[in-house]
Amino acid sequence: MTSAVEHHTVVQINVADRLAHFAQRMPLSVAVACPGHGDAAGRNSYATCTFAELDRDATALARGLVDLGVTPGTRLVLLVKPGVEFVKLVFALLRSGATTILIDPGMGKKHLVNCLAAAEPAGFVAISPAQAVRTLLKSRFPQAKLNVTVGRRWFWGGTTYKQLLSAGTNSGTRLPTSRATDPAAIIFTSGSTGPPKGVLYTHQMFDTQVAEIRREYDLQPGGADLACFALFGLFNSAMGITTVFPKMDFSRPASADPRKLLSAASDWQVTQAFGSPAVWDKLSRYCEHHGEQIPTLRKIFSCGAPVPAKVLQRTLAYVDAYAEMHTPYGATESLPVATIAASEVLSETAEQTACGAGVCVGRKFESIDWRVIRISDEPITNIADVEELPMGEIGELIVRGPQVSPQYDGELRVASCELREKESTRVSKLASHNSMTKITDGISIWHRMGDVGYLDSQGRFWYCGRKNHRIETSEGTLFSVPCEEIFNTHPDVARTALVGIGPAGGATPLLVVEPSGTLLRRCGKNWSRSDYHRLQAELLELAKGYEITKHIAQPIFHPGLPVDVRHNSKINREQLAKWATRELGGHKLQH
Ligand SMILES: Nc1ncnc2c1ncn2[C@@H]1O[C@H](COP(=O)(O)OP(=O)(O)OP(=O)(O)O)[C@@H](O)[C@H]1O
Repeated sequence: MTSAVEHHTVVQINVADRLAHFAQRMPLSVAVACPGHGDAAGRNSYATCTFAELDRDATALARGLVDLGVTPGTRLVLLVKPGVEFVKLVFALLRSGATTILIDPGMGKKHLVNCLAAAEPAGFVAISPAQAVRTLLKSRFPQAKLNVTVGRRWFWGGTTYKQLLSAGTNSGTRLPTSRATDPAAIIFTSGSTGPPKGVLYTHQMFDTQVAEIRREYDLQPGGADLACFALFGLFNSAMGITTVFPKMDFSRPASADPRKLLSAASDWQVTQAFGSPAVWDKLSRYCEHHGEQIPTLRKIFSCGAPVPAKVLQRTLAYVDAYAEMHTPYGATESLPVATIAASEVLSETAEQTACGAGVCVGRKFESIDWRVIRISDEPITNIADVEELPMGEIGELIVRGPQVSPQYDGELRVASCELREKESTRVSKLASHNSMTKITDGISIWHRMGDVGYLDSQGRFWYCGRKNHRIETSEGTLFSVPCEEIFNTHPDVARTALVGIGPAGGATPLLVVEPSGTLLRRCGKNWSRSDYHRLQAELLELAKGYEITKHIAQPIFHPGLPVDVRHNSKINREQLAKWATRELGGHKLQH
């Protein structure tokens, strides 16, 4: 598959060039800050680096990598904790021409190893524990010969970060140039609807992401960002913004300690912050209970899943009075796609969301083209074969633009004879993801987001959930998000998930409810308490009030809905449907 740029021009792009620009303009400003152990007086200490140092070391490390044997397209896994070295290595890898494989280590060992093995890395740039695992599972990574250990090297070979830096500093090696369409990375999706998929990132995609985010939100050099997503270290450094990594487990953002987020925010007087809805929910609750504020925050971003209006409202109450909050919408395969400000949500769209209209994720970014097409579970090869739907009708969202990935990794390697049987099955699946999600128009690629929703008269997209989460009942199709949001308005409900029990076409929609913290604390897991009977009755009453929810069966309770590792916010409805089926046993559902 080819993208538009390939047909027209050969443009040289590398997002790392943006770092070089800021290293010249603001060499001594802090580019990255990462908390250390604290000093004797109990104050926080931070490992930091300036833009000049980041730029210099990234070039040195890139030279070191090229001298080791890295050539354009060499696949290297990066498994390093967010911090100064992480950001330097991200830029070094971009400059060396390598294709960086980025994955969430929190996804579980089985998925992690399978994904990495199928990506056929030529080496690992990784912390000691990851190198140890790689060595033990050597047979899964037969080509991994270029290994760099960040930290102490034990019984495995390769070089260390320190050695690489020092060798590269003394090297005069010329670095390669990269074209817009050259691969820059393979980034895995969060795997909220199945095994994570490796998304091919070109240099153009990264560069567009930075340019579009900067332009849309008017982000200015000199600010400081509390980065609760590791990859924002890359985006910020390419915008002249200080990245402050808080002390948290980036694989479990919902477990972040609000006090640590607050102290990092205050130490660096952060002006902006990116986090998932789970982070904002937890932090704003903490501020509410303890009377804390983040007065310096002017721009807040929540991404990865719908954000409840009450979380937007609560978060805005504890920051600068003129602060803006935005909820960018997109996916690993295409980011960013659309955006909306919390002010618009709270003053207008939230009310409709509460009545079953879906969640408004706003207007498209300038560089994106989008269409809503009739839902299909079949591959669509050519754009001529899509049926575009009129405004207001729910369909699949497809998008096109320079930030859209041309393909999943794996397609070109299906025939590779070295692949073990299991891996070749996985790679074939990835190839089928390509045919299921990519549409060509002869010049460029359209990506099927896998999301359903509709466009309104103002050109805004109303998100109605994942395509795979729709429920085909004998009375028609139900979409998850519009229904769930009706029940989420109930004060005793934390969140809900609509799952289908039974075969498509005759499925019974079942509502799984996570009760609010207050109710959970009051009753524990004793679902037979009268409080729960009352809540069940009230939710059924609520269901009867709306056309889309009137056939929903008796709600059942779950103490904590399963969520994804990256955002801790996307509800795993597939897992829940299995759980609900087991839970119900042979019992008949009451309407
Ligand atoms: N602002 C938002 N509001 C609502 N939903 C969002 C928003 N941003 C992202 N999403 C949801 O997240 C999806 C993208 O998630 P991501 O790329 O992290 O992995 P995933 O698609 O969940 O993983 P997998 O494809 O492996 O299941 C979008 O398609 C959409 O469903």
